[in-house]
Amino acid sequence: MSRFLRNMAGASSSLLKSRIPIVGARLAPVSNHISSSRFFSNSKLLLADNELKEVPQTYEEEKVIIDEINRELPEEDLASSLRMRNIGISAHIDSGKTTFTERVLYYTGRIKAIHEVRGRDAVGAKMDHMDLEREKGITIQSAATYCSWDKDSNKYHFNLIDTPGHIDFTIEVERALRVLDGAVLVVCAVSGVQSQTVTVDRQMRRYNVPRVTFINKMDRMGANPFKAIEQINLKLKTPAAAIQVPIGAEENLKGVVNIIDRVALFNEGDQGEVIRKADIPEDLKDLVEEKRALLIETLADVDDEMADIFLEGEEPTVEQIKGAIRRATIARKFTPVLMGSALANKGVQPVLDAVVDYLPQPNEVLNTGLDVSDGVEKPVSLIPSSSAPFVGLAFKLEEGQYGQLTYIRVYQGKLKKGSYMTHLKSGKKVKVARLVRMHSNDMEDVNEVGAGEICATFGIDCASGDTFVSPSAEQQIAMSSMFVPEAVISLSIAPKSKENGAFSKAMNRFQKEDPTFRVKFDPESKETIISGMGELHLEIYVERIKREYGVECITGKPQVSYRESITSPTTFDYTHKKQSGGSGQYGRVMGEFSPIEGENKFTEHIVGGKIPEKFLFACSKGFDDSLEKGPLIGHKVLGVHMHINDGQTHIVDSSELSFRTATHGAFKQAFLNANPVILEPIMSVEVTAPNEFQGSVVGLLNKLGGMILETENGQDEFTCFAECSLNTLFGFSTSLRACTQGKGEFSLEFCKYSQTSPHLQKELIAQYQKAQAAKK
Ligand SMILES: Nc1nc2c(ncn2[C@@H]2O[C@H](COP(=O)(O)OP(=O)(O)OP(=O)(O)O)[C@@H](O)[C@H]2O)c(=O)[nH]1
Repeated sequence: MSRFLRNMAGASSSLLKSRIPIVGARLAPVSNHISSSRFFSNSKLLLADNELKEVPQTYEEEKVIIDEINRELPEEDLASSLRMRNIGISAHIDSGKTTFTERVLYYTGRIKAIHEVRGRDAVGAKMDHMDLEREKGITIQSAATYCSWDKDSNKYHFNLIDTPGHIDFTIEVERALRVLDGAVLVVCAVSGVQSQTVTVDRQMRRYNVPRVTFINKMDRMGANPFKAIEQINLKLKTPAAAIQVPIGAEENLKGVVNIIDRVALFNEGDQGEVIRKADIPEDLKDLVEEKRALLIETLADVDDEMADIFLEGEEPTVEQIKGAIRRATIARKFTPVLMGSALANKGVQPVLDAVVDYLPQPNEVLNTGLDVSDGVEKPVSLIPSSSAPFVGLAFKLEEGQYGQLTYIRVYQGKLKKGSYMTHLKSGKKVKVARLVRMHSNDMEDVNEVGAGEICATFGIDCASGDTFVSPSAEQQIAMSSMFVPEAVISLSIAPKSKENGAFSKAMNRFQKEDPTFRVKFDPESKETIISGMGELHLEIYVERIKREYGVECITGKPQVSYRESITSPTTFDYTHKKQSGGSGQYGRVMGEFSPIEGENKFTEHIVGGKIPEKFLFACSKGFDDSLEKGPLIGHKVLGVHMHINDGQTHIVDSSELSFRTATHGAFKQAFLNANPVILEPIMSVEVTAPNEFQGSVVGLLNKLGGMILETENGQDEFTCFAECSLNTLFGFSTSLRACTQGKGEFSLEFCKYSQTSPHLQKELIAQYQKAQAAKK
């Protein structure tokens, strides 16, 4: 075990408080990004020149650091960054992301023909390469694709991630957002901002992802882009303004007018691949001027330079408008809105231009990692330079025909074919035998990839979210916290009927993908137990086993993972003695036992060698054993400090085992004397529903004994933030659906452990004792 991991091993779960979003009233996704923002914000940030800075709270503070980093970047890094964009495409289900992406691949020359989602040609869209995706016409796994786009005689390289829209698969969205620098938010022109648009938007905010918006399906009856923009302003609370107006409507949609430079763009040719530039059609001139004025006004609100021009009453130039859009978009204060129809091949190419013009290059985004070189996690800024030591994040694993394919985002340095990298978690050195750029499920071999790029490798054993670093790097930088929160819920699971290994294959894969999902075999009950961060989190895996591996499962009742703790200090003096017949055992330990906040700790201070060093090590093992199964109900222990300060050995009978057992006995004795309590997981609950259901939602949360912390009222919807015991949340999705006519959504996240009621404690102890007695 590496030194770092050894140090981490004793870390407690409450220290590990993390944001594990379990979004939605349908099935639960879960992020494996233990630290779910782009920044690790627990302390100061170490810059490359060893300067310590406060972790930025605003974009302005971020920008100061970004500028400092860029001032030091070599020319060649600046030049390659200039031509690179890592972008995702996110939206509510069925908004047309896949259809849109298919056009992007076609126009960038990546594919030779367009195949429709659920198309008659039975080929399916390129990005939906899993059979299930093609069959159902939905995207369930993201795939990364590399493509190039020519603009103003320059070639730009995009790494494009097609992210799923279904809430069931939000883990993919979360993962994609962590590695992306910007995104295209696709919104339906008829439905406008929908519930999942709001969810996706929230995720993008969390990961500080700037976005341009594309209003799709402008060919449909009832399409109204300006209403959708109003909703973006109101519901997503992001200032948004159109930078285009449509030419024609419904089946007569012909293209768009770019209102910044006042040019009409007509999509012509069989697949809309020819763009004919023309003057603005007469009947659109007034609308263009009206929307252009609105754009400038909106920009003046979010950009100082534009505000000055606006207040002076001057007419901004095209460059000034574009400059303001770029600054405000990257600062996440604004989203420019484009429009068209992916299916009708209208207005897609201008979105690619907008990606180049308004979404950030890799060096315009601040990314931080954690320096774990000395076992303590310290946030550091990453340098998007190919000459810096390599740091990469494995953000996605895929089972391919050539084995496990691992997608890596290179944050620092470069990755070369044939070179070695160190898997930070295990300390193992691995060879990069093959390096590819992915094109959906096809691939292109490359010799090296530089900072800011996304690539994939084969045959590397790792889990999703793992970091790789250069073997020669002095600084060990982790891209995600090594702390993995403890599971709060578990259930037994077994295949319904005989199957040929798919079940364990699925279990192995899910564990690798998601460190908060755990599988163990209980030898006592002979059952497989899965555990995770909530009822819905586990439900999704049960569903995925069925969908992706064709194995139907039977599951037991979900069990909450309690913790056992103490509330007052005590002392102990315990002797373990077995001296009748054969070789004897003798060990005596004395010391103090006290409560400690959020962790478990073992210390010793022995004077005069009363307990030799090797036996003290056995004592610490005995302590670790005791933590696994508390004396009250057999659940894990949390919040105990055991200090051994005295003891006794026997010249012949003392052994490591005797001291391990003595410590275990002392632990049990002291624990029961220290006013023990049972702790239960408390979840942060966020419920969003239309305003008319506010009364019933608040009523429901009160009934569950939840503590309502805050309620935010929007135009149509309200959001309620509460803390609830996980115990009361079983079946919450059903109750919420019932009291909001299915219109409520919620997210759950582990918050803390807190004492159960004395009544429940009594009940749990009685149940445990009864079960123990039955076993005898
Ligand atoms: N009329 C019209 N239909 C569209 C347009 N774009 C996509 N569609 C249709 O909308 C449906 C959903 O499109 P997809 O591209 O699968 O949407 P998605 O957002 O990728 O869907 P998920 O991956 O399942 O979330 C398909 O039937 C498309 O043909 C458009 O511009 N106009």
